[in-house]
Amino acid sequence: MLRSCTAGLRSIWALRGRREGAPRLSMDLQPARRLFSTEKVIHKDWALPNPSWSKDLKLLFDQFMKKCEDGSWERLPSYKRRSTQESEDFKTYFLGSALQTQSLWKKAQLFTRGFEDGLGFEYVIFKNNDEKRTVCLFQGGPYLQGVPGLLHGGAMATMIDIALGSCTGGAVMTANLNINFKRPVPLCSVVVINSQLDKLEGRKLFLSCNVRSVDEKTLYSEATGLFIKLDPEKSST
Ligand SMILES: CCCCCCCCCCCC(=O)SCCNC(=O)CCNC(=O)[C@H](O)C(C)(C)COP(=O)(O)OP(=O)(O)OC[C@H]1O[C@@H](n2cnc3c(N)ncnc32)[C@H](O)[C@@H]1OP(=O)(O)O
Repeated sequence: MLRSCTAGLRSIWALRGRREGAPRLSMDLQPARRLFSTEKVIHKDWALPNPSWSKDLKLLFDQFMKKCEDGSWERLPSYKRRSTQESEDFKTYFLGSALQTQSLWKKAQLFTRGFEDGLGFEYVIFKNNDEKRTVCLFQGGPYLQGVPGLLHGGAMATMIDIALGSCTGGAVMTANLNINFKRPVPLCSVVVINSQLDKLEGRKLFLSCNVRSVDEKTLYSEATGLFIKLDPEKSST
């Protein structure tokens, strides 16, 4: 697993080296090329294997892809930005927020997808709609370190929030997140987050999850969350 992280670092260094050594483009060509590469990155689905994925992560990914074949499970794609419709849903609620400024809106992206391959959050989520549950496969890279050699608790909390959120649908916000950290997670290891929708009460969605090692022997964390469906009649800002 550590080898995958090191390989990720090596490829980033290689890219940096290439960038520094590459001939400069003429002034006219630079903006066009920048726009093209940005568009490609924005529309890229990040919930797919890349060379930084460890053997464990690839193996689990393949197992879940097999489960998708009969339609009972689906792999959720993951983009740096939400779709236009999703963004509109949230915009309605957050009237007057700083994001209404066009330039900021264009720059905004999901922070878990802001790292180079292998350095930050590598994850994929599979959803079983009938059972109202999801499984998130997560490998936390070297930039997510807290205590030396271990994954930062905040990084774990972020993934738990996203995993629980993946059991919901539409425009929702996290109102409460409760986490019991039971064992530290080794950096660059793979964990499995099993989440489920426990109860729906009006606009309130009650969810829970556990975080385990790939062999299921270690229980790293347990968490519950309360998500609230946004009321379009209300504006929070
Ligand atoms: C790859 C795909 C996946 C992708 C999935 C991606 C998921 C990304 C997840 C990221 C999520 C975030 O980071 S969200 C960012 C962090 N969260 C926030 O910033 C939320 C800030 N809080 C708020 O904006 C607000 O408080 C809301 C929206 C949560 C609720 O406000 P509201 O709409 O006015 O609702 P309100 O009337 O207050 O409450 C409705 C009901 O909920 C209850 N309620 C509200 N808050 C709480 C609370 N903390 N604890 C208990 N109960 C609460 C109320 O008592 C009430 O119950 P009753 O009287 O009806 O019984």
